[in-house]
Amino acid sequence: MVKICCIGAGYVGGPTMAVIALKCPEIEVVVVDISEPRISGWNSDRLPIYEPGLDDVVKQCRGRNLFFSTEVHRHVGEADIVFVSVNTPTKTCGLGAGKAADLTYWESAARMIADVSRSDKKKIVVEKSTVPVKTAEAIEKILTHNSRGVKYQILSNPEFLAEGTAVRDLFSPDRVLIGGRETPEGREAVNALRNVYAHWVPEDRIIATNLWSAELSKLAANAFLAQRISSVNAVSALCEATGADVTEVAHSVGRDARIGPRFLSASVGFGGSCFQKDILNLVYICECYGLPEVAGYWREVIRINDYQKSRFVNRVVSSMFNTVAGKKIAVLGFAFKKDTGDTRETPAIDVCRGLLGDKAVVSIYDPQVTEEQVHRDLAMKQFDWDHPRHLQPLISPSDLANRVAVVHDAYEAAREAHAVCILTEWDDFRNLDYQRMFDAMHKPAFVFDGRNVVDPAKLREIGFVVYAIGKPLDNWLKDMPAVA
Ligand SMILES: NC(=O)c1ccc[n+]([C@@H]2O[C@H](COP(=O)([O-])OP(=O)(O)OC[C@H]3O[C@@H](n4cnc5c(N)ncnc54)[C@H](O)[C@@H]3O)[C@@H](O)[C@H]2O)c1
Ligand SMILES: O=c1ccn([C@@H]2O[C@H](COP(=O)(O)OP(=O)(O)O[C@H]3O[C@H](CO)[C@@H](O)[C@H](O)[C@H]3O)[C@@H](O)[C@H]2O)c(=O)[nH]1
Repeated sequence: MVKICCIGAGYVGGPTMAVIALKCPEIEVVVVDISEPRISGWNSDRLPIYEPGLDDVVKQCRGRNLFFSTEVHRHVGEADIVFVSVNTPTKTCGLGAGKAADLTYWESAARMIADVSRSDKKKIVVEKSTVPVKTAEAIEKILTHNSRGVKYQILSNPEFLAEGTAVRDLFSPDRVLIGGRETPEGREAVNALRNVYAHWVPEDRIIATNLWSAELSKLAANAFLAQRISSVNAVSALCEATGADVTEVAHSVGRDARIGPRFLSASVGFGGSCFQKDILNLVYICECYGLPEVAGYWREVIRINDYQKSRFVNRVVSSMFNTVAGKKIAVLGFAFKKDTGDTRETPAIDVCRGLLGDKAVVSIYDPQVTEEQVHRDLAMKQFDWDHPRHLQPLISPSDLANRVAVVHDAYEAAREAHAVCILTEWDDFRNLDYQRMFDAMHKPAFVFDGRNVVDPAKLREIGFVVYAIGKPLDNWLKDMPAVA
């Protein structure tokens, strides 16, 4: 029986391995992690991550050919194929701080693989984490310099799933990318991994490339996706200035088959653990290779994203007579997108910090994010690479307790509030009883829709002053221009 072990039971390792186990019943799959709570979560009825459809997949194969364990060494030692799916965050200090990928977790995982693999069999090590180009070479060096007779092949097999649709993406991926060495042993390893995916992915969707193309394709794909969002967000600012409607513009642009309709929704800004981190990583790599113009091109994608968040905060403050001091603001949605509880790099953190910096009192409701998580996020120090200063106020724990409430429904958040800010596009927010909210709010009552989920005309009929990203402005807002 082929044995697969995945190091890292996170948003990628957990769902990816669960789907492999489901589709390949004859393969034993063990997901290991150093985090005891994470592993007990995976072994319980309440999985550590919220992902539609995942419970069902895990229930079908857990205990059959899918296992979650903290016995990292044993399972890595026994495996034929080891996936490495550990975090690769942005470095916060030292060389490349604020840009380069921090490969500490990666390197320790690689060294551990070398330490615990002792037989003379072949072992395939698969990069699942998103890593800088040429990381495979570094890993290869660590493994071969410490090998105890084991013959290693390194593959790059980046993951393209998006959170909230992970199971669907894994069941039916646009492509599976496998990079390997262009040697007979390398090709053999590529084929071994191809055979795993071929259980359910059509052959023509499995792409084999050299190692560096696979590593770079992942960073490039995320940069292209984020660039589309920054493009439409840049257009949204122009729409507000001219009276055009960004939804109409995006629809017309996206109907061109060469452009396509997806990833053209204007928003308060993109978030998530990947886009910013991976673009920064790309920027750093370009700088290291002496390509400052290319680095500058991609850096602008992040600058526009920061501008969009800062523009949103300024709209809120300027519309409300240039001060939100002491005013209660209801924040609907804290996760970085709908259908996930993940808050990593969510634009809600920057927006809430901006509002708190202007002395607002915020009341937050998100169906999947806990109070503990919100408090941790708002208190956390972020690396301040080029973030506008006013979005980086330091929030003391007492300030947090006094001025941030996390509540259990949208109506509670809006009660006696001056404004509602919609920061995540949860479906439920489309169908709230906005009349009920209006009746319970101070007047004038404002809605700032950072995700274009509400119908501004309907809300204006109720009596709200409405701002929606990239939509024609109310006269009220025209009279109170916001400078980003
Ligand atoms: N989140 C996504 O949607 C997504 C999608 C595609 C690619 N990626 C990439 O995949 C990688 C993992 O992302 P994630 O979101 O799953 O991260 P995560 O933080 O959810 O999970 C990583 C896990 O690795 C564990 N870990 C770290 N070092 C370890 C070690 N030495 N031994 C055992 N376990 C260890 C951590 O405890 C953690 O549970 C990153 O490189 C990310 O960029 C993420
Ligand atoms: O038209 C759009 C589409 C997305 N977003 C925002 O962009 C962010 C990222 O969304 P999405 O890409 O759907 O989620 P992720 O889980 O971050 O997935 C991205 O990052 C993953 C990690 O690398 C990749 O695997 C995926 O292919 C890639 O889509 C979120 O804040 C979204 O709200 C917009 O503002 N407008």
